[in-house]
Amino acid sequence: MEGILHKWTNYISGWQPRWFVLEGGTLSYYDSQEDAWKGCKGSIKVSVCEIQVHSTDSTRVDLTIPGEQYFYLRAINAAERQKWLVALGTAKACLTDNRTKREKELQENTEALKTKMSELRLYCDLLLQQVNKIKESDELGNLAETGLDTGDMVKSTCTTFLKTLEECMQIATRTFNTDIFSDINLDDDNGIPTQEFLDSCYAIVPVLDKLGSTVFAPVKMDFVGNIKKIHQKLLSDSDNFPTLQSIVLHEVEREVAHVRNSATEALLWLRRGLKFLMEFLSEVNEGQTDVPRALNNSYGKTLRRYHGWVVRGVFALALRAAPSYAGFTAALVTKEGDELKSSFSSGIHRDLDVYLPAMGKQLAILDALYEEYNLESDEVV
Ligand SMILES: CCCCCCCCCCCCC/C=C/[C@@H](O)[C@H](CO[C@@H]1O[C@H](CO)[C@@H](O)[C@H](O)[C@H]1O)NC(=O)CCCCCCCCCCCCCCCCC
Repeated sequence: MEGILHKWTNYISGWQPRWFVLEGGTLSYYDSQEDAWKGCKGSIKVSVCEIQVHSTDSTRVDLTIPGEQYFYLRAINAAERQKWLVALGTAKACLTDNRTKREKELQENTEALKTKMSELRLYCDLLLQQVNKIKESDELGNLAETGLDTGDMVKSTCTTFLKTLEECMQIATRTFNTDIFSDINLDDDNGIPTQEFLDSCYAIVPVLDKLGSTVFAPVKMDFVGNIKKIHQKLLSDSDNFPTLQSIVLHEVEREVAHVRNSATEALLWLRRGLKFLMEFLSEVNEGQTDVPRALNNSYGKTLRRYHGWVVRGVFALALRAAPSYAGFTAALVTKEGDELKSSFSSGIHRDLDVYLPAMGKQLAILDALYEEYNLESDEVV
């Protein structure tokens, strides 16, 4: 779509007509249609911006990337604005893929699993038919005649069934067993890869889901909200934000690191949440089986100092809904009943022995970064 929109320039020139072109998910503007050949004066990627309509002005639409970029626009009339809104909304819906890499993989793998499972069902039905045929023949006493062929068929169906089952297991393992944090490869400068870090954080969420209580909903919302804020930043220019450090430094240079809802702020809170989790898991690894006690201790060492009485109240509620040790470990398994196996407990400690140091190293790198650029804050929420 293209056409004239009035763009807010500044307090001297006010609203100025400009020629706007929405193409390939980017809204670009030119001085005028005639001057388009001179090149665009500016552009904004629709997938990463917020689209807002004005509460009283029916011609106005604002596009903003918080703390970064804004286009305040007015259409010629309300009907024209409506057309732009539809076009912008469509561009955003088509191009915005807010899902993290992990979410995408989960969806793809779930689809693949469904297909494999229907194949399994088919082979299972086939096997049953073939086995029934053997049984019937046996009952009629003519097994010797049909036995060889039917036996070969059963063998071949069994082989295919087992092969498909094996494929199913591979997809399931790849989907649900992420070696969170420990498989993040730091670059030579200790750069923490943005996408891998976010994937590792995201892998924690299903555990919160499994714990089930609605009391954990605000915790999940906050945690996922911060992952998404950083992910949005990554999406806005993925080539330039390969590591968490590159994102923070970019915001420091632009003096937006302290701005509300910046990626730096989101990472600050994500880090605090992860420190809390690390303390908690360390207690568990040291043998603490009283989950509320471990949570309370970890909270006291990490998050409590940043929380006012309201959020402390939320924590107190979460504490009351805390699972037992058995409930907690059951939420960690990918296959129901695995927590009852004798090797389960040693497995948890073995995993935590790898997971906790890896997580600690990355948090220490981030601590140093925040210290160096004075990004810490004592603000109590
Ligand atoms: C096993 C049970 C786990 C229970 C965990 C209870 C933790 C309770 C924490 C207290 C409630 C927090 C609710 C939200 C508080 C927010 O107000 C606060 C501030 O938010 C920030 O505000 C900024 C503006 O001021 C904003 O811009 C920023 O984006 C926003 O974040 N947020 C926090 O204090 C952060 C709390 C993070 C808590 C994360 C806990 C993660 C725990 C996961 C447990 C999973 C279990 C084990 C998984 C094992 C995996 C190997």
